[in-house]
Amino acid sequence: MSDAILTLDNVGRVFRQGGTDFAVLVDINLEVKAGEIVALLGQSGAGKSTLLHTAGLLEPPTTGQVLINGQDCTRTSDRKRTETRRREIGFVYQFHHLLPEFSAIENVMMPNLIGGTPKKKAYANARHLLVSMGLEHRLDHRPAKMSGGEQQRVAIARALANHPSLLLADEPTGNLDEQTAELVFQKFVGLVREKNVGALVATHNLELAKRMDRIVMVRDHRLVDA
Ligand SMILES: Nc1ncnc2c1ncn2[C@@H]1O[C@H](COP(=O)(O)OP(=O)(O)OP(=O)(O)O)[C@@H](O)[C@H]1O
Repeated sequence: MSDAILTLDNVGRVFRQGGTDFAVLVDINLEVKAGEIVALLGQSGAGKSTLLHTAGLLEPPTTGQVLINGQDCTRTSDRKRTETRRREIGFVYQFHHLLPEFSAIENVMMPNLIGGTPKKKAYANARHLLVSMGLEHRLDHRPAKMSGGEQQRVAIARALANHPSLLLADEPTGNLDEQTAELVFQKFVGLVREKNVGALVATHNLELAKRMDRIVMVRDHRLVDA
């Protein structure tokens, strides 16, 4: 059996617009293993976000299968899919989507508290993640009082709060200047390695992509090695 965290098996995604079907993704095959960071490249509109949403069980594939830890998630109930997503998958977006009225540590504790983790344990977990992201001096700051890079580091910590096995990131440094992007990227890689999660990272930044373990690219609707 494969030891992949994420398996995309002949995944296809068709959108219907104005009564016409058009295929965005065709026969996509991909495996991401624990501890592996895979860069996902492709021109704007190529289908990177669609691929991440499909891998993250936010949208069903039109054809093919999405497996998380070897379990087919395409033919299960919505409830089971949501549960798998909540337990196994962390998401990081270009814009952080932090809750503005809560502090950094409260934002990171939130997924644990929602999942029923006792407050003390959630606090310790969130604190560890934020310290790993170099934010020990920002625990009690609200997002508005933090820089863009700090906010994004909080968002990465939050994505890992539930101990997911898979991290899906859509342009995690796309909104940051070069120097800040570098710092955030380094912290991101450090924490992903520490937690041994598999990561799939959509990016337009070829230099960052080259520093990941492997690069795949959406080209003409298909996934090719780069
Ligand atoms: N819900 C939808 N309904 C119809 N078409 C969609 C939908 N979502 C995405 N598309 C189309 O699918 C194609 C791929 O979009 P997607 O956002 O996945 O590309 P992307 O590679 O992430 O682009 P970017 O780098 O600009 O973010 C685009 O042509 C887009 O218009």
